Amino acid sequence: MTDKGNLLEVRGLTKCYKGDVKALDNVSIDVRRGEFVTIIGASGAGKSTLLRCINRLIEPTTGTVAFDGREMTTLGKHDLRLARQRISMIFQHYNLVYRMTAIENVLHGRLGYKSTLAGALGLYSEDEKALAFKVLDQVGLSDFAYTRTDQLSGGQKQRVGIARALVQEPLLMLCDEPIASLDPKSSRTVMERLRWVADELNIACLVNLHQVDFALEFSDRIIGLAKGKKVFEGTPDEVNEEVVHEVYGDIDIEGLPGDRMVPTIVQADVAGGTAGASSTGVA
Ligand SMILES: Nc1ncnc2c1ncn2[C@@H]1O[C@H](COP(=O)(O)OP(=O)(O)OP(=O)(O)O)[C@@H](O)[C@H]1O
Repeated sequence: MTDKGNLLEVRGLTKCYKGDVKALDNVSIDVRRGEFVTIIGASGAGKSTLLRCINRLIEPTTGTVAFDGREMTTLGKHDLRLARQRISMIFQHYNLVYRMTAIENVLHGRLGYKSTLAGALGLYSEDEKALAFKVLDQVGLSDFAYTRTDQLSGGQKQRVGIARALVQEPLLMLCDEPIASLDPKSSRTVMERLRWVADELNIACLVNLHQVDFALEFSDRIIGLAKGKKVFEGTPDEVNEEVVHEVYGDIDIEGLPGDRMVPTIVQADVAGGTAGASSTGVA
């Protein structure tokens, strides 16, 4: 464990993309074990870049990322693969293999533990299969184990995504806009599951969100990014209109897609439209 009981310690993280875009500028954050932390910020603030620099899907330009006592930025290929076993990820558009069933998609979460050959042949142990059924049950989808995922609603697809993340037995789940493509009812179901993951399984969740009202309701702590810089860090109680304006800058919040305003700042679908949303509203 790192200092202060932190699971994750990010220090001075900076990411410059080609073309001189400074997507992250000297960002430092901590996440404790089992903590639920959301990152809010306008489109382009650097939220996705921050998440992806933590597991090095994107290589940071400078800065350090200590995860579970290990420095991520200097790990070689083999050790990075081991470290990534304990960091799972869920995505706005689910990243499922739609011609496969829910349980097959969940088992894909074990691929990071397997040799390339065992993975390619789909060789999973009985323990792994039992775990896959258990986590599918934990997200309320045991009745859909053998359903092709293209037959599921948006909320159900995202819950398969959560189950696939859980089967990794992670310490940290990185959630990149997990509800941006969902209707409000499905969004709530997904957020409740994620909060349950943090509370009951002691898995830390670091969640990028556009929906500030959900961030206020579900988070232990909120981090605000604006133009790549951390401009706020505090509890939901500490978020006021001044903070929101600092995070969202000069953006006319009333004019944002979703058209909802502080303090019920819901910016549903700012980033992603409603592709994949459940038309029935059933999660
Ligand atoms: N591969 C890339 N090459 C160049 N610039 C990039 C690249 N990826 C992101 N950017 C830029 O970096 C900045 C931060 O992008 P990022 O996607 O991290 O923001 P975000 O807060 O997640 O936005 P959104 O909410 O719209 O997903 C933006 O200016 C974006 O245009």
